[in-house]
Amino acid sequence: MSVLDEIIDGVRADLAERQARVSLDELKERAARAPQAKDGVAALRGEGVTVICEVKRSSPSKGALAAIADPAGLAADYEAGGASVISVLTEERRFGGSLADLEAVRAKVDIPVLRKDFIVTSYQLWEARAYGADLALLIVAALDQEALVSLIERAESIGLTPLVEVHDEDEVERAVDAGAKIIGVNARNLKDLKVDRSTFERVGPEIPDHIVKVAESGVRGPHDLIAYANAGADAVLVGESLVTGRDPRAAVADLVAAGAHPALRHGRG
Ligand SMILES: O=P(O)(O)OC[C@@H](O)[C@@H](O)c1c[nH]c2ccccc12
Repeated sequence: MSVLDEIIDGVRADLAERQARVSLDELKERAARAPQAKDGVAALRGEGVTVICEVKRSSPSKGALAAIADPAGLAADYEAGGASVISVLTEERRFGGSLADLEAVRAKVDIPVLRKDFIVTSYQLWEARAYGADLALLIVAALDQEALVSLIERAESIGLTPLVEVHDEDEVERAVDAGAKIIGVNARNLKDLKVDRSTFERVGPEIPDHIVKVAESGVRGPHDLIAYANAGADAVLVGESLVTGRDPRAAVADLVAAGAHPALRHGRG
């Protein structure tokens, strides 16, 4: 069994507990009271290369990264540093996240918020909206094509923008066929957790230009952002280097400054 399969087994067990506790109707009522979803595509198509900053306590590959007692405070630092979107991991077992983190971050920042989890049912999309997310991650490797298509449609019908994650060329084709408007290329293979920063160079060019291209994982600082930008990334998604650094706000500002450099603009600006 791959790491991804193991994670999803845990996610399904936790999901079954929440479903037993909270009915879909309750979630829908809560979603109806949530602030209107913000435009994730517009946020990521901002000036230069935009930056998605992640609230991430731990990971299956590295274990504990940072305690993050105040996720909303961290998100506010990211926003002050110039982040375009905040990603909040809500998976509990391996990443130490929660829907409470999502809710706290939503209440604190004005920029769009992404629910980062292993979404396998529309119930989780309603949760995302109910807790204030504007975007939701959908991982192609975790879904068959029928499920991918229907989750993208459902996400959009309830106001969420899907960020569709791929790791190879075949998955790009599936994401495009399914109607993705934002595609993230994860440099980490979720089946064995290995990071290969050249993944984006190989896979990114397969993504049509009308789709927002996000390079995910492995960004240690401005030099990695510049490499991804030169390979055609419109945005980067950064977690570990921000949560383990001493000054997240300054680290984000350095990334944003690198991403705004005029030499990097590739047609969009
Ligand atoms: O911590 P990093 O290497 O900066 O990576 C962030 C993000 O890309 C990574 O957390 C991630 C990408 N896709 C995921 C899917 C599920 C969980 C986590 C992820």
